[in-house]
Amino acid sequence: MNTKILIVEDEFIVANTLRLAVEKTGYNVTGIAASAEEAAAHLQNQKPDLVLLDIRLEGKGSGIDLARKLKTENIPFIYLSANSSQKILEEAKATEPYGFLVKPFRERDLLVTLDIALYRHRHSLETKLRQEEFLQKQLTEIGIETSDTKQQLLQIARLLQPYIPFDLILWGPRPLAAAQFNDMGYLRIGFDEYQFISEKELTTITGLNKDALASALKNSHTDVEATIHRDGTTKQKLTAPALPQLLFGSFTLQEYLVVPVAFSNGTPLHIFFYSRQRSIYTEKHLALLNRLKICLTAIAEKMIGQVTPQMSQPAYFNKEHNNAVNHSGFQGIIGNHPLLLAALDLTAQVAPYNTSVLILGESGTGKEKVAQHIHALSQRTNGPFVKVNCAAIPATLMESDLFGHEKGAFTGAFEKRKGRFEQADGGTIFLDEVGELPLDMQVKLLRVLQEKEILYVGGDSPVKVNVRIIAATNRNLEKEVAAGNFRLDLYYRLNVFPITLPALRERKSDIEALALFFANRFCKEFNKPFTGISAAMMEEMYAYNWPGNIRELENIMEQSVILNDGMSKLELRRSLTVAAPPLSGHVSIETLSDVKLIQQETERAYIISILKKTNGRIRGANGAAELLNIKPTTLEAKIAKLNIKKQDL
Ligand SMILES: Nc1ncnc2c1ncn2[C@@H]1O[C@H](COP(=O)(O)OP(=O)(O)OP(=O)(O)O)[C@@H](O)[C@H]1O
Repeated sequence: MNTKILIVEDEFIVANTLRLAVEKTGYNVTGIAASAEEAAAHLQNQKPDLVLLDIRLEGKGSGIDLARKLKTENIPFIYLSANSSQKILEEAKATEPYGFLVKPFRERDLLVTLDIALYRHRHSLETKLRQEEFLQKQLTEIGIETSDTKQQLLQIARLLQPYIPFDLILWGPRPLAAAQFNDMGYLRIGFDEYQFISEKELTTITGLNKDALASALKNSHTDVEATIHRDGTTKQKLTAPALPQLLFGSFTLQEYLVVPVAFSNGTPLHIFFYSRQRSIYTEKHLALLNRLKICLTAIAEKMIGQVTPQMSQPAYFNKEHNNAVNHSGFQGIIGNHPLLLAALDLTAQVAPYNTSVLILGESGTGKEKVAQHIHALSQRTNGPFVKVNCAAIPATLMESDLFGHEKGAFTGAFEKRKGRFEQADGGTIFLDEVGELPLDMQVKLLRVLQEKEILYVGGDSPVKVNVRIIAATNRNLEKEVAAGNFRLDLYYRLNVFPITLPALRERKSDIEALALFFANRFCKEFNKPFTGISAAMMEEMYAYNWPGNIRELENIMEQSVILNDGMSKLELRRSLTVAAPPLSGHVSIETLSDVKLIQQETERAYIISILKKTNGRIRGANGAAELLNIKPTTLEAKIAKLNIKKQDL
């Protein structure tokens, strides 16, 4: 192993003990620096693979100052410090270290932390590199399937979105010809939904006539290099480039990033990425666009060659328009709040790789749905998707359930059985509620992650498995690690690519779309006409805090549809803001199951009241099914599920 380690520590004895411990394991200590200046000089001569970094140092700079430099140079580092006050921890955290060990620590802890840090760094670099290669490959393939410029631009927009998030993307020649607006592009209106934008759409959206637009264009300036523009706050001020200002106002945008691409015939084309979020664009995006410049230029030249050699001719942008392009690659994920879209962008980014993904979020936020989404977008899509609810399997059965067992391995093991990992071979395993795994199973899972093989209960030869792991939890795993309930090494292996799903209360703008989606679905399922949702119900739903997130919303919509007469708009059957009193008098509302229980009790009481009216008659004219406007078979199923007996009537 020729991994180079730099030790930055001002106490010589500590530094030397560290050197011995690290070298014993086979790492190569290339230097010991007592101050930030000494360390900086060392970095100029030799780039280490990792730095062990004390916080308090000799001389002017602290370890945290040096860490900022290491971060920009992409060198991983681990803090070793006797000071773990909240303030220091906060400052240290902001520099994104690969570990923090509080002195005094055990030699073993140091070596484990080092091993994990190097693994994570290597892994994230490799992933980044592979992602970029893949992006370039996909970009160069544009034009193979379609020669339609609009479609090609849409493909480019989709490919770039996960890497350079935007709400509006425009392509156009610069400098602007005052009388013509030749830009065209797409406005993002959903996860995979884009609306085509050209002069016609822009004048409709902004309400400007062509002349007003032309004078706005006249004021616009041209960038000569990739640049980030913010609305007057930092870096380059917007020196009245009228077109961006117009767009900022019309689409509530906050900043934009522009990259000029020059063609071999000298025609300059600019690509603009506009965002509604502030401070979203960074040097990282500029660097990526600069690396992609050659590839983007080649594609743009190819596209122009297909349509018209004259870039300035409006015909380039004026092929037939069909406005809203809705190409939903994955059905069923509803919502377009920026927090949801940001999470979905990450799924699209990580899907093609075998990288483990950790999905974080409260209960009912859609973690399983997102796991299925990643599987569907991956190359494993034709393989199995196996879900394991780690909280639901009894501890005694867990090992055989996950890894399989040999015949006779334990009482009742009458024959050899494959476990879930082997069932998922060639596909994805979704470990839901991974925070609930007992510690002994965590060790075994770690082994699968490291060795990519499983051992049957009662078996002695390991079996290779090719499985992608997606884990999810609604627990704070860092806290679980601190409390000793979750292994640090497993946490790091699972946490290679975390995706956090927002709670429903953080994306209230999605409530209406979700409510309509579920209402339509249940109306179809129960064969009832859908006549809309009452304004009062929508209002209450917007005001509510949604502890149970989307699952709770789904339940509420189901209940409203069942209890609806099929003629009036859907109404809430209980107050959401004030929790309904428990009907049976023994339920206090603390958890999602309590909410569900109350919903069931309301539904049960309502159905009983209708059945009482019909003297228990379900079918026929004026029977309970007709009054509830659901199929008799559905009502019968409900009666059985809600345990409604004759004596209740
Ligand atoms: N964006 C969405 N659009 C439509 N339906 C959704 C969306 N997100 C979640 N759902 C639905 O909401 C319900 C809860 O989602 P899911 O089971 O994926 O949540 P979860 O976070 O895995 O919950 P838990 O942690 O309790 O297991 C499911 O019926 C799912 O289909």
